[in-house]
Amino acid sequence: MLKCLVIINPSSGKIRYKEYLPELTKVLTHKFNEIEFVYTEKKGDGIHYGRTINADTVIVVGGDGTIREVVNGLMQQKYIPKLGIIPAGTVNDLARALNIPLDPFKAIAVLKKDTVKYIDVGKLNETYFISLVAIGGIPQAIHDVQSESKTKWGRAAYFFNGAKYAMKQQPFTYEMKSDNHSMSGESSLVVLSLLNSVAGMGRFFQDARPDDGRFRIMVFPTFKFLKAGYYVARILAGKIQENKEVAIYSTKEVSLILSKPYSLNVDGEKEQGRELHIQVIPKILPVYSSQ
Ligand SMILES: Nc1ncnc2c1ncn2[C@@H]1O[C@H](COP(=O)(O)OP(=O)(O)OP(=O)(O)O)[C@@H](O)[C@H]1O
Repeated sequence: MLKCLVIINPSSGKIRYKEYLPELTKVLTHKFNEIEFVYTEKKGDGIHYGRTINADTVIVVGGDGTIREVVNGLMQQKYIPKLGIIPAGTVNDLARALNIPLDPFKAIAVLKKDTVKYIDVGKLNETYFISLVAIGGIPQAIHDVQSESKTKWGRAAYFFNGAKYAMKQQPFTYEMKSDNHSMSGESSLVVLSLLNSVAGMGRFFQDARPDDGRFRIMVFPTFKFLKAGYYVARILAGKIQENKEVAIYSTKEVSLILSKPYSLNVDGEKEQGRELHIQVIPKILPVYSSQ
């Protein structure tokens, strides 16, 4: 008997789940004998549902933060159920990287096809992530732009928010060792990503694939004032890879030690850390995908 659990985060960014729940139920009824719907009420509920799930498939209606919680639970299971994604967050980097449409009705249609891809999961110390670890908050700041400002100012709104944040931020000192590289110095921003899409910018790491067994690292030099604006503009134009002073490489495992605890962005959630050990667990998570 095939069972499916649907986990809905009713607080996720663009949630309009009531509009498309009937369509989701209809599609799932064709595939599963039993469907259960649960709603997260607070931080950590996704981990609990992922850890205790007893079903063949789990569908997450939410953003990257909710998916990350559910995956942290699923990774504690012996047998990992298939994951379906109905993107309802503000960023949705995993959905973008898997070419899952951001329109919920189109994302529901992806589930009909039964195309499942095994993708990589990242491990940061003792927890898992599905997309991104950034040290320094520019990717978050760019994405935190209010929707009214976006409508009024277009891309300039992203530019000003990113640059404003970058100007205020203090640089940090790091020591980094990976399987193929060692580096140390001062930086204002380090971005590690499993995916091509970072903070909703699909062209950030153009060659990254969700199942290539590696993550990309981008290490910026220190920057302040006008230089901060310059880097944000290059990121938004999708041209940052051409900058020689920005180091970019790919690896399977890296250790990073910061001189003091610093603000991190892990799959869109704010955290803090000083000693970071990050590795890729290749092709471990079965996900409904459109290719
Ligand atoms: N009912 C709830 N109320 C408030 N927060 C919740 C609730 N349920 C879950 N959460 C928390 O909300 C966090 C963010 O959710 P999610 O990532 O889905 O939305 P988002 O931040 O809008 O999207 P994205 O990560 O794509 O930007 C999750 O990490 C989870 O801990």
